[in-house]
Amino acid sequence: MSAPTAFLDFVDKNADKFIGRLADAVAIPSISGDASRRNDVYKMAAFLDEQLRSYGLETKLVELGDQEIEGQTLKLPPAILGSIGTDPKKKTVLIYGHYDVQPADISDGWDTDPFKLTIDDKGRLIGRGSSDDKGPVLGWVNILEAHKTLGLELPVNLRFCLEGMEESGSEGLDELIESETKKGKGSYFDGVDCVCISDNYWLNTRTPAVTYGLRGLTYFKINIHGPGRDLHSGVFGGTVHEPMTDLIKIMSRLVDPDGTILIPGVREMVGEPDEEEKLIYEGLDYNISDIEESAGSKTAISSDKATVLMGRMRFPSLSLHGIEGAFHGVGAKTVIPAKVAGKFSIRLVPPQTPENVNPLIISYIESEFAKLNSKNTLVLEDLHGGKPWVENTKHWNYEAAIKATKAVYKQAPDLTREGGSIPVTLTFAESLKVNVLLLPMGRGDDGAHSTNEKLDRSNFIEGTKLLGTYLYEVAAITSKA
Ligand SMILES: NCC(=O)N[C@@H](Cc1c[nH]cn1)C(=O)O
Ligand SMILES: [Zn+2]
Ligand SMILES: [Zn+2]
Repeated sequence: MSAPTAFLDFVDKNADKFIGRLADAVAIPSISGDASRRNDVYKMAAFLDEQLRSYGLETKLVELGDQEIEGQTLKLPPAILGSIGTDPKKKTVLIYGHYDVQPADISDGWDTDPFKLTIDDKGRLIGRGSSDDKGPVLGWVNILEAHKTLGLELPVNLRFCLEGMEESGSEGLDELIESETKKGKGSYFDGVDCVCISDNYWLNTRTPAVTYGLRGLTYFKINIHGPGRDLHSGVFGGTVHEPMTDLIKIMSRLVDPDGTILIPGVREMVGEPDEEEKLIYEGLDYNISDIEESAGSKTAISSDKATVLMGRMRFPSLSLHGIEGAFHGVGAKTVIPAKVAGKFSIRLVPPQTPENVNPLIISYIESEFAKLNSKNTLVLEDLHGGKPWVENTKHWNYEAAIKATKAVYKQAPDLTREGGSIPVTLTFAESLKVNVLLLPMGRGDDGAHSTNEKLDRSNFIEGTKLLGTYLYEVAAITSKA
């Protein structure tokens, strides 16, 4: 059974209203990684809570404790737990999403104010969080509004778990899920039959995707300090060990320009694909120009499509993110920074986990630092991490998503593994012991985490239909089973 026509009509007729709600959400700069924006993250939680309640959900905001950030102790943003429907004859679907966003500033190179949703002549809804993850989260809200307004019964019972710290390591959420699950009967997650997460992207700009894997993550900060304060390079250059020189040397020993990870043992943990597995990547609707268009440059690491796809989905990768304390302004300041901190992360794939990879990273960096014979001090910080996840696609949850995609987009989805990380996915799979599905709304060129992030109007509107149709397909498939 596909979604009722009344629901689909409602979505078309209310498209502008839905976009208005997305504009209201984007206008709240809920950046979890910036202490000065924490009130906006709370504000975003209140905004969503109000929306969910107005369309019939019972909600509670669960406090997750405190966090040390930028030398301050701040209250973590709450998890929003929501519930609608308790019909024992229906399946219960748990929806996860996040209401925090990555940092964004016009000075990063945005063409428009990142926190003012701008609609361009191609129908792109441009603004921070439009695709990651406010658009998809509001897709679910749109479905609730449609059903409440039309007096339509939802085809499944729904549970929501929305967090405000996903972009900053999901602090506190694993503990909440694990402690709730341990309560057993009567716990918030009791009776959940499957999980659906809409928080990733199609591979390209034309083929919808259904996603069964995510890479994990381990994120490190390499602190090096020496001089008691910043120094004049004319006075101290050639006389002291310079922290920046040490740091650049260490960072250059982590990864080669062709992407080869240089930390012994890390890449070796992952086996090679056989010919059959390679065919999966060959078969995906993707070509090198897709990556070049979404990256905005002709800098793909290989001209072989399967190699590039496996680089994103199947193998670990190490990225250098930045250096705190380095001189980065205009002009030619002749400074020797006293204290610098380099940041890098590794995207992990099975069987890698932060627990088995971190000791390799720590001992390698310590031994490389020792080789420098520097009198500076090295302090390694493990900022956060999450395990990779791969799901079984031979399940009614995936069958429903594939059928819904065909019904809405009139084409079969690519079955993909995602290169990014949503650490809580594996926690849901392991704690709840149910099938977890990723059903993306946005396209591969949305520019999540980047400048000019956008969600195409058609992806928001057809994506709302997709998520709603998926719920109807879950009900239809499982009623036959
Ligand atoms: N849409 C999921 C996503 O963007 N996840 C982030 C998670 C993260 C971890 N540390 C900072 N952000 C990702 O980068 O994959
Ligand atoms: Zn996200
Ligand atoms: Zn993100």
